[in-house]
Parts: sequence; C-alpha cells; structure tokens
Amino acid sequence: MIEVRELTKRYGPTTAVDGLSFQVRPGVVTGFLGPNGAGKSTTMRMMLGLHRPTSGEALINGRRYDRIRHPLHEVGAVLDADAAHPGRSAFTHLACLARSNGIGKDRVQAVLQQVGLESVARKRVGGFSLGMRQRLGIAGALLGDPAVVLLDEPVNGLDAAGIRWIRSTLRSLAAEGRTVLLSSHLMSEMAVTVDRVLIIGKGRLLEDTSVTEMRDRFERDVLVRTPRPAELTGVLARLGATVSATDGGDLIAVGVDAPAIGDAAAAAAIPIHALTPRSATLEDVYLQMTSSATEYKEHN
Ligand SMILES: Nc1ncnc2c1ncn2[C@@H]1O[C@H](COP(=O)(O)OP(=O)(O)OP(=O)(O)O)[C@@H](O)[C@H]1O
Repeated sequence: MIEVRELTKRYGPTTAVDGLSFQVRPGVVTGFLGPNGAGKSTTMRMMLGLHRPTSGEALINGRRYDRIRHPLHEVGAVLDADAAHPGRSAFTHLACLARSNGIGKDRVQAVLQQVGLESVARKRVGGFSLGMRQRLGIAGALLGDPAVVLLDEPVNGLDAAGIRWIRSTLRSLAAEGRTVLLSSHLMSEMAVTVDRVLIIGKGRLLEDTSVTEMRDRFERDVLVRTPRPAELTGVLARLGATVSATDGGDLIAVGVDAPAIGDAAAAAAIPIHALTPRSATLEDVYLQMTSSATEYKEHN
C-alpha cells in the first residue's frame, strides 16, 4: 500500500507537485498518468526518498522510505532502464545489488528466470536491447520480493512484444497481492494495462478511478444517417437530445440512446439509413481532462 498525503514539492518558483493525496492499493495495477511535466517522476522520487517533499508525506506500507530498514524488501523500483553499468553482466549487476542488500545469490537466479534473462545472464548489459534492459530493471526491483513495485514510464520505447511482456508481468505481480504503480503520459498504453488510474495535471490530482468506471461514465453519442436531417434534428431536440452535424451531413446525438432515436424517427415517419452508438476512447477523455494542464505547460 502506498499513501500520499498532501504532498507538495517546489523547485524555486515551480510547483512540481501541489498538495497531492491518494492511495495505491495492493492486488491491482494502478497507472499514474499525466502529460509531460505533470509531476509524476517527482512524486515517485519522493515516494522513494530521492527527493525531500516541501510539505506532506509519502508512505510505503505506513512508513516513510527513509524509515524503512531493508527498503529492497518492501519496495522495488525501476526509474531508469539504463541504471545498470554497461560493462557488467546481468548476473554481476544483480549479484552486486543483492549483496549490498543482504540478499542471497539464489534470488538472483530466481529473478533472472522470472524475467526470462537466464540465457543471457553472463552477457554484458551494454549489448542488451531496451526490452532486455527493462527486464533487467524489473529483475532488480524484484530481488527483495517487495510488496510494492514502482515503475517510471516502463513501456516508453518498447516494441509490441516488450509491452505485452511488461503488461502480463505487472498483472501477475498484482495477482500475487503486490501494490503495482506505473507511470505513463499515454492513456492508450494504460487503458489495456492497468485496473485503476490516477490522473494528474500541474501537480494536482484530476482523477482517481477505475478504468471501467471511466469508460462507463464517459458520455456516449449516436451517429445517425437520414435523408431528412433537419426534421430529425427537430424531433430529437424535442426528446431532449443535443444534436450536431458532421461534415458529411450525418447527425451526432447526445443524451438519447439508439432505440429512442429509432422509435422517434419511426413515429415521425422519417427514414433512418444508419444508427451507430459510439463511445469515446479513453484517450479522448484523458486528453480532454488534461488539456488545461497541457496548455499551461505549452504557454510557459
Ligand atoms: N530538479 C528539478 N529542478 C527544477 N525543476 C524540476 C526538477 N525536477 C522536475 N522539475 C519540474 O517539475 C515539474 C514536474 O516534473 P516531473 O519530471 O515530475 O514531471 P513528469 O510528469 O514526470 O513528466 P515527464 O512525463 O516529462 O517525465 C516540471 O515542470 C519540471 O520541469
């Protein structure tokens, strides 16, 4: 469990994180979303004791990171896929990390196997692809068998197979009862990977919800094709719908569902050539939600 309470971080005149409060629960994968510069990395760094908050606190399993005696056993993090020395082998990198945290070599073998790097364990990290380096980062994070796993932009730059691997790995870590938090600036990536989303903009919390709830909540519309659009617009407006037209002459109705449109058109003897219920993508919702935060960023 991660608990963030009234967390604020200022860098001179810039407020990177502005009174953030939220909880990240175990057993689900949570996405930490926001446009570039929203404050995701700064928040994660404060969770890991790498930056000191201006005010407020971030707690991992009820304690501040600097009060945790054996941090690697409580929280594993991947902030940068290139954290390993390129001249070292995957095995040596993990063995050094393990030794400095009082962890035995058997765990090194176990995590190498878990992330599928066994066959290249003795190869130099410098020759690894981004996907392999990302796996190595996750292996390091899992060394201490932590209950909390944090990943900063883990799918950035990965190919489809790499993204699929990260996705299934995070799902199994959550299924084992761990708290899994990953950041991204892309909703499209997150929609298929996470169960819950925390969306931030300008360092403030904009949304804390499940992906399903977000999908359900978003306003749906219906695309209607008719040879008598003006008449149908009048009929639908009387039903309480908001109607607009596409460039191609179709109507977009919000506030009534497809059966109600069909029935009303039939009652008024207006032919309908197509009736298509649509729901906006999560990407649309996200962009709408964060647009003011992005504009603010761009105008600065
Ligand atoms: N060390 C620092 N000194 C000064 N300003 C900083 C520092 N670190 C971050 N910032 C500023 O704080 C704000 C939040 O940055 P942060 O890196 O946390 O955002 P982010 O959401 O992780 O963005 P990205 O997706 O681009 O990584 C930005 O305006 C950034 O310029």
